[in-house]
Amino acid sequence: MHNIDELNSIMNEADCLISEAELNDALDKMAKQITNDLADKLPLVICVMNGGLLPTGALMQRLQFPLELDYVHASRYGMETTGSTLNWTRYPQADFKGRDVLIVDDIFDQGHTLEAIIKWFEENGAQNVYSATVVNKLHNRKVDMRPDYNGLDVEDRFLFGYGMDYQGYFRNLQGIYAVKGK
Ligand SMILES: O=P(O)(O)OC[C@H]1O[C@H](OP(=O)(O)OP(=O)(O)O)[C@H](O)[C@@H]1O
Ligand SMILES: Nc1nc2[nH]cnc2c(=O)[nH]1
Repeated sequence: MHNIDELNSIMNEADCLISEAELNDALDKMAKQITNDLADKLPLVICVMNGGLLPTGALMQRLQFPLELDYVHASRYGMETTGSTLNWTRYPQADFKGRDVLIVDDIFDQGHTLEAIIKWFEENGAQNVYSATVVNKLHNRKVDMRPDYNGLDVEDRFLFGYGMDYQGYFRNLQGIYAVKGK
């Protein structure tokens, strides 16, 4: 159980790196690019829980063409995990074989999570796998691939808000924040 005063002080002292207005602009631009590429493809959109929940909702409401929605839950076991070792707690239920799939997540950090999820869909029969993230963290500890669509670059700090959590909290915030000093 967390202490509400501690959580509130984390939020009050945090630096807001990306405002709601900046997020909305970036999402508008991503949605235009995705519409150009996928509007006639009947894609399956995959939300990567939990962090992908807000970004997927925000993107979906900007995509005015026929699409289907499903979700997966796959996380890295721990920070020492390398490569594509993911702990899957929910596989997709929709039929994605031979289809165009768009994976949506909140952040492209080192990229192991997204890379492994894309590989899984490709190996299991998706025709084309696209990926979209709201933010890309700037550092050089990344896998080789990059998301097809990314909203904004952000500095290399511990972030929360807009899908990302601080100790399980604050995924709901309409901006992206960095913990003070981290
Ligand atoms: O690019 P990477 O270095 O692989 O990190 C990015 C992943 O980390 C977070 O998920 P996490 O596994 O913490 O689970 P969550 O979505 O439930 O927060 C985030 O939502 C991405 O999926
Ligand atoms: N909450 C949170 N989750 C992450 N997953 C990968 N990078 C981050 C980050 O900066 N914040």
